[in-house]
Amino acid sequence: MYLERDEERILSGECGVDLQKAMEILVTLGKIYDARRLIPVKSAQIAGVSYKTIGDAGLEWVKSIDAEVAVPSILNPMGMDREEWEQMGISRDFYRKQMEILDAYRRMGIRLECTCTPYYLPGGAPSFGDHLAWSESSAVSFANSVLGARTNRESGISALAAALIGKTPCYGYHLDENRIPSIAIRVPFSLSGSDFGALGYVVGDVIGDRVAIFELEKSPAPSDDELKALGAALAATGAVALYHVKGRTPEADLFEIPEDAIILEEKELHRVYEHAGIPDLIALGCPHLSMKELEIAAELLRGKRVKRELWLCISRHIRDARKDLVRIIEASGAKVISDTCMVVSPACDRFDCIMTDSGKALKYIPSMCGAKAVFGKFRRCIEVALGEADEAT
Ligand SMILES: C[C@@](O)(CCOP(=O)(O)O)CC(=O)O
Ligand code: SF4
Repeated sequence: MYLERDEERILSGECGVDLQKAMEILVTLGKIYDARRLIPVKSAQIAGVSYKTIGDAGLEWVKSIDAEVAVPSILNPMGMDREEWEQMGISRDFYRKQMEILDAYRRMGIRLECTCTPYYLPGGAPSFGDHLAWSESSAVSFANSVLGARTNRESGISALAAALIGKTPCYGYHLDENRIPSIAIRVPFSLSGSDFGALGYVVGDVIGDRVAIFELEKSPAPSDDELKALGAALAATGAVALYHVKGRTPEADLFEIPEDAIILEEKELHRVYEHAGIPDLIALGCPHLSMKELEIAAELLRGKRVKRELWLCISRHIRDARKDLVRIIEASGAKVISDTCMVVSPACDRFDCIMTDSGKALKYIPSMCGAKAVFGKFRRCIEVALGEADEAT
């Protein structure tokens, strides 16, 4: 792989051991994937923040780094809400360790916004064609597919290396040839809301890491929130980092429809809703809720009281920007939770059955929280929490 003079200097250790290590990681990845050079990135989004997922080894590693990031960088959700951690049932020991991790990232100059929806932050949405090093798989999928930016599915470590150097090896989804769809997914029935999460759940499992183009023959153009749900689930049951939706996503119309095609049957989606049970937690916001989704939740909860535990996961930025909605929601007894989520927080481990409208959370909850997962539409999840629908079938 070709390196410029200043890149060689970093690799030789002239700029310190931490940047050298970061450069070694990027060069090694570049060699594995046949990258010809490094390219500058506009931003980095770094996963591997929750003490629940990185443990003491991860904590020691991030604490040992004495270098500053070269590009705007933010974090993925950590293991707790930094203000409401006690109400979440987080232990003091976990809190201390989690804050040490956060502090280590702060010393590197990383913005301490912990969210998987960085594109909702002011200035956080990349532009078409921007090169990025993002790691949370739903954020990767949204950036590539809906915004037309370019990022591989980075690990927490490679995203941090890219943040420190300000560059990433140019391979994979940074290159035009790898953005061409190789399979068409025809959906000859109408979809709305969490059907998109169910669609991603079913299709991700079948297509693995291929680039798909969806032909939604009977649905109106999906909203950004619906595409967010689709991409998150595709990346969870599969390893999808980029998809296109004919007539809707920015690169879709550049390509011919591939011959290899799957025609989906409605009953395959219905099966996802058959994940049923009686939940002791209803958790929405995987990926973190948008402002619009928060508004809908507030309308459904206004003046009512929840009968079951209901959590709404959202970035701290949106929480702070819409205190009016947060007040309405909290008056119902529901909790608005920031900096974390139902998957990466140990606070979810005490529940036996978690209901969600997210295809991604449906996939992750059993393995990450040791709970049964139940799937339902956003509105139905809230009705179940309110006791207006007795059981989640
Ligand atoms: C499950 C996930 O959304 C969050 C957990 O990742 P981490 O703990 O931030 O490494 C990561 C992913 O799917 O990319
Ligand atoms: S809310 Fe979902 S998408 Fe976001 S970090 Fe948690 S698991 Fe990942």
